[in-house]
Amino acid sequence: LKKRQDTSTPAVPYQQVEYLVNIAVAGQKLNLDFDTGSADLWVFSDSLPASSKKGHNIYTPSSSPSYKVLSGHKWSIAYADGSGASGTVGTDTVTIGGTSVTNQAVELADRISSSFVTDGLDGLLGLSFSSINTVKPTQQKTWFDNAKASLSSPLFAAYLPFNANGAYDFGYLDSAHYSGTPVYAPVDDTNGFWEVASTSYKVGGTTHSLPGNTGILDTGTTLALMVDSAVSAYYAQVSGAVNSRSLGGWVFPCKGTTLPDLSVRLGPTNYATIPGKLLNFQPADASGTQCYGGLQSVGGGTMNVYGDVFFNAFYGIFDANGPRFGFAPL
Ligand SMILES: O=C(CCCl)NNC1=[NH+]CCN1
Repeated sequence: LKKRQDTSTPAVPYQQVEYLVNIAVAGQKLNLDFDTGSADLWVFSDSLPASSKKGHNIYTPSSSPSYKVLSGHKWSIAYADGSGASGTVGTDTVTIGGTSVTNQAVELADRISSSFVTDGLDGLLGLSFSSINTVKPTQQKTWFDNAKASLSSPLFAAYLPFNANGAYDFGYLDSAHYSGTPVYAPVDDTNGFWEVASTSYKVGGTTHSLPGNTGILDTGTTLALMVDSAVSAYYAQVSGAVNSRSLGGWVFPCKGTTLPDLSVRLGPTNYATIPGKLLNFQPADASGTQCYGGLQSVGGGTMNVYGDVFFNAFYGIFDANGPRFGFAPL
């Protein structure tokens, strides 16, 4: 984080597992999942069942002198992967890497879906546009929206290397986190996402057109999710690949498979090439015979979702000036 007074502080320490980031809500350290695909900052609350709270850091407003209830306010969020949470709202001071936002809306979950109980985080920190924040009756702003005026530059960047510690850089670009020169694509924030045009892709030396398609840059989604035509064209290049209903998506033989690279167009000009080796997500079954692809179907529509698999290959720059999205190889 670099603030206007240029008191440069280290990037926010970033644990690879589940892409957790240590932040403080009123001095209470929490591991939140930084999610550029949503706009709610929510934490586990004391009202959750004991079984749900087990193994998590629980934010306790009662021990925070700066906490204020936002009376009569509620929130409820449903993510594209079917998970969800809901609860009440307050405000408190939220510090990330050295920048504090006072009166930040902190949403207290009194209900969470099962996947949040098991994936080791204490909540989510939304980094998409505040226009899709779910708090009612008064919509609230994201931490970044509140903080950006006090940052050296109104931007943040995601550094998420595969199987290594990552980082979020707020207010500046860390040259140690990327190579070459970043290229930029204009962002259309109409839907509240960091959304760019994504009208073609390349696989196996062939360029395929995706008329009217877009892509969102979403650190809250693990895989790369594309429209069916693209996913089929990709796995047509992989011998033995099948779309398995029982295994929940496209799988291929773990042994002897060399996955092709996937180049996706971001904006009017540039392609981002995800190396094939980053597109093998994990073994799909206990025997380890079949492997589950890092590219899967988005299900329908024309909005592709470029998740963590993308960020394993590229430093992602989310610049409110524009707004625009920049990327450079790691
Ligand atoms: O919900 C989405 C997809 C938006 Cl199209 N991303 N963010 C997220 N957070 C938890 C699961 N997924």
